Amino acid sequence: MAQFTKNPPLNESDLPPAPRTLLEHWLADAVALPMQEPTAMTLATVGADGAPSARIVLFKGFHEDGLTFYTNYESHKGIDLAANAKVALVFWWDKLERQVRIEGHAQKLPEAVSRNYFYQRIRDSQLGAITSQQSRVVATREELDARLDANEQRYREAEVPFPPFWGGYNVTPTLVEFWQGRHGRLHDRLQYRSKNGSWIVERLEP
Ligand SMILES: Cc1cc2nc3c(=O)[nH]c(=O)nc-3n(C[C@H](O)[C@H](O)[C@H](O)COP(=O)(O)O)c2cc1C
Ligand SMILES: Cc1ncc(COP(=O)(O)O)c(CN)c1O
Repeated sequence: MAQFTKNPPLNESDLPPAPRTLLEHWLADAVALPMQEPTAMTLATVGADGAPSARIVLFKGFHEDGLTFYTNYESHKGIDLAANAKVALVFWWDKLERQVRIEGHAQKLPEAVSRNYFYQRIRDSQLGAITSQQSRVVATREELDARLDANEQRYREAEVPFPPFWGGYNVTPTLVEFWQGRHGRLHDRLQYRSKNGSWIVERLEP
């Protein structure tokens, strides 16, 4: 396995007072590279039974210092979040040798914000959102395609209706760890931990 060598050391003195500023810099660095999905993040949720599950979602910007993503509220993750708002997020940018780990809690975005985002998506993705009962078992692909055809016909001349079961979540972080690869696996790890409304920075052993 290759050693991580790309970055200069990550020092406490380089850190802004709040993690959002550094995360914005790191996201901008990732977006500037030719990567397929630089805003992809793994989202881990915990179900009512205590079982964790994880999947990738796309980061869609900040809302009041929280990280937003959009999904189906009746999906596996949506059902988990209704029972337990605690989540973890992970970004990994291979070409930057950087990882960001976040812990916090997810809240639904205001409906007006979700509606606004819904109508920024391409029409086919709007139709996809109203067609998919995300995470449910479907007997065949044909059944799903038939439902899409029916929706295409139905709304041929009309705006796709905003689905009440679809929208965004905002993840308010309580912990944000910035990780940069270093030689010999002695990586830099600096975490911001929220305490009484301010951020404490701590270095973790690699
Ligand atoms: C690169 C990538 C980006 C994705 N972005 C999203 C997203 O933003 N929202 C979403 O609901 N699913 C997204 N998915 C699909 C999810 O990973 C997942 O399959 C889906 O949300 C169902 O998850 P669940 O059954 O755990 O609720 C994405 C998948 C990939 C590979
Ligand atoms: C099912 C699903 N929902 C939502 C998204 C979010 O991205 P976008 O709004 O850009 O489609 C994705 C991205 N792949 C997705 O797969």
